[in-house]
Amino acid sequence: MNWNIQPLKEEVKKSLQHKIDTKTKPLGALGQLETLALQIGLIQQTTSPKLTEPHLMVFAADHGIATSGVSAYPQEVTHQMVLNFLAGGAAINVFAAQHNITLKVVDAGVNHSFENVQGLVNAKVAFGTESFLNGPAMTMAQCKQALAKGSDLVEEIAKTGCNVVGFGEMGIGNTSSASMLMHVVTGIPLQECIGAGTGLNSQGLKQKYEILSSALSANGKPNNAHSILATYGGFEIAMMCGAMLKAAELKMLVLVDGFIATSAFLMAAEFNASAKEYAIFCHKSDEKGHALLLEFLEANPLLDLQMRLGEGTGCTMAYPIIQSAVNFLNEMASFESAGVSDK
Ligand SMILES: Cc1cc2ncn([C@H]3O[C@H](COP(=O)(O)O)[C@@H](O)[C@H]3O)c2cc1C
Ligand SMILES: O=C(O)c1cccnc1
Repeated sequence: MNWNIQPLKEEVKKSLQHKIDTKTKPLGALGQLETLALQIGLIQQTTSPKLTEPHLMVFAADHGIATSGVSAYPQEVTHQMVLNFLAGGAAINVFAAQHNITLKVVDAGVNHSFENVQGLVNAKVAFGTESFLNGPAMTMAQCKQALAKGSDLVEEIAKTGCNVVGFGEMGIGNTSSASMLMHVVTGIPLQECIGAGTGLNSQGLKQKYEILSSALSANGKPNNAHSILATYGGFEIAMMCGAMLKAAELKMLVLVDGFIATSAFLMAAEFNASAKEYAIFCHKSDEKGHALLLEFLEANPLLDLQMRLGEGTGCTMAYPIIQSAVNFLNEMASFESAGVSDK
């Protein structure tokens, strides 16, 4: 698949910067809100951007590696949490509802038959990936299917008038996939890429490192993005990656959540580096590895609330900040309109 992502045009940059600089505040005093306002204006090619029909997509899938003792929780939690999302009881439900963000829950490859459960988007590639302990997690065909499906789902959401979309995930074992993707792409030592996930103790963390090291010895480091994603990824990560690429292609704001969503974004940036210009990194997760991954991407996350949940919760916490960036640009007086003396 090819993603036709336009690098941001600089045409409105001067007038946007002028509009930001002539608001009634000391030059630069709104800090990161100013950077955001500029980015959003450039994405939408206007000095009066708008956020419309915000969505949050939660991609859920299971991982073969989850049965090898890399998570503090058992695999069935993935499908149980999917049912919890649909019943409105998870953290992401509370926060998405609080900020009027439409939630879409996608079965990308959960190891469970949901039998026409209402409200679930069925995009199942398979009943979980294979374990990547001795061979790739998925076939190349499955990887491409997941990427394409993610892309299609975003295209559908765009038809509702949505121009801002957050990405979250659910999948027991997926911090392991994310760590492997991070290590293989960035070259940062594996140890630095692995964290406690759902809450492993030091013994569990040591075991996770040993298991992931042996997977690395077995499979090595594939040399292109498709093979890396197929070898160590998950269906939710691959589908999210395709969705992020399509969202950037459609000039939507791409809200990136925590460690796992950032690993999906890392792969998206490998496929097309221009995706980065459409991304807003919502928070720094407490999962070890996320800080270094953000640094690798030269990303400046909006929040650090010591959260380590995933589901897209970081996106929902950052959303009001993104709204504030748009609102100051549209609603604040300028020195001239307010009759305030400029320096
Ligand atoms: C009840 C529960 C709800 C969650 N919501 C997100 N995650 C998070 O934890 C998982 C990753 O951690 P690991 O790699 O250690 O399994 C993912 O499902 C992620 O979204 C949850 C985990 C649990 C247990
Ligand atoms: O940052 C995340 O996305 C994360 C961290 C730990 C567990 N689940 C998700």
